[in-house]
Amino acid sequence: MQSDYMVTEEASVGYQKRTLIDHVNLHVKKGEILTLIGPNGVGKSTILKSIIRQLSLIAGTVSIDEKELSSYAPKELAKKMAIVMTERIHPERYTCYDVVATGRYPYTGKMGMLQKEDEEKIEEAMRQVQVEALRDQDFERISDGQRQRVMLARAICQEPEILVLDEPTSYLDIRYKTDFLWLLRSLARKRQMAVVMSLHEIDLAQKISDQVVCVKEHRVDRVGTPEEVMTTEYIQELYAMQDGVYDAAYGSVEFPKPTGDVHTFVIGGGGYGIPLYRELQRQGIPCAAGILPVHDREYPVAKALCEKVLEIPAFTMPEDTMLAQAKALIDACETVYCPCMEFGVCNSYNQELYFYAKKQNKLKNLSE
Ligand SMILES: Nc1ncnc2c1ncn2[C@@H]1O[C@H](COP(=O)(O)OP(=O)(O)OP(=O)(O)O)[C@@H](O)[C@H]1O
Repeated sequence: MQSDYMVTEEASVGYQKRTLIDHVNLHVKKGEILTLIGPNGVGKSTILKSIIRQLSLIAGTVSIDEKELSSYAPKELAKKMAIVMTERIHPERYTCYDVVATGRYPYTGKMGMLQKEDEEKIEEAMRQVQVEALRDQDFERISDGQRQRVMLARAICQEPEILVLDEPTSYLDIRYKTDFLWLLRSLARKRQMAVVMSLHEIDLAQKISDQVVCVKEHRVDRVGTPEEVMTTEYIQELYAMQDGVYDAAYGSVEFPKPTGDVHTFVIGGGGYGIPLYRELQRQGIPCAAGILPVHDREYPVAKALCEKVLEIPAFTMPEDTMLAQAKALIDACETVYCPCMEFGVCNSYNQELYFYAKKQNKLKNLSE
């Protein structure tokens, strides 16, 4: 079995000798992505700063490749570890190419001369992060997102065995966020690079990480695979979410459901109801939905946004009592929507509800 590449053992981290988080025990193998998540201000950056030696450990150790971090010479460590932190660097009159080229510092001689091989690696890194077009631009005069990508190119051409990044996607648009994280995933897989980072985008953390470390109230609360730790209940508790609902299956967030007396019924199913639930929610209209089998793809959204959901077990048909309950709700409602107009054997019960509502002249389109 592959041994751990980076290990923190009983590390205590903090500022001015005051411990912020102790008992930090992390283990990362080559080729793995470990992601720190947790609310603002709990200490994710502090842990990362301690791993990269920017902060001294108050207690415990950090080792890389079975050697304690403190025993590495700077250039030796730079061949092992590259960092992309949130602090701005302000190189005077550096082009983006110059900034990326500083990533080759551990490999150049005393004069810092770049060889052909260095230049090729710089070009390749810029190409991978799609910043070739910025090559001659002043690093001080590019956007925050562009700067983040240039800093990643710099880290990549350093050819590290471990990459440490603090909120590397915070300024990136959705395309660059996904490109960037997917690039990290392929660097981990193809180059067997270990990646340790913090992310605020928990939906992406869930999909990209091998291990997730949950930092809560100044302690490491849970460590495990995303499937082990990122349950709906736990994420809501970790972030003390009050005005939103996290869905672990999709990694999505819904805003609070409207509450109050229900006068609107949605005959749902097949995902067709999702835009309708969201529109009703934006308008502040509480609604009931049904009849939904729990495996229907719109079920989690309906549960998050509807005041009441008439549900049945997966792959079953409703019993007569459930149908009667749905009809009673339709009787009590003023408006019924039926966004799914595809009926078959499996949702014939909803077709029955559709005709029931139609007979009462309650069916409407949202635009009405
Ligand atoms: N230089 C410093 N000296 C003293 N305390 C600091 C220093 N930098 C940060 N802190 C404090 O340490 C705590 C943890 O900060 P840290 O930046 O590690 O949190 P974080 O989890 O990364 O937060 P965020 O998600 O908002 O980036 C905070 O209470 C912060 O105020």
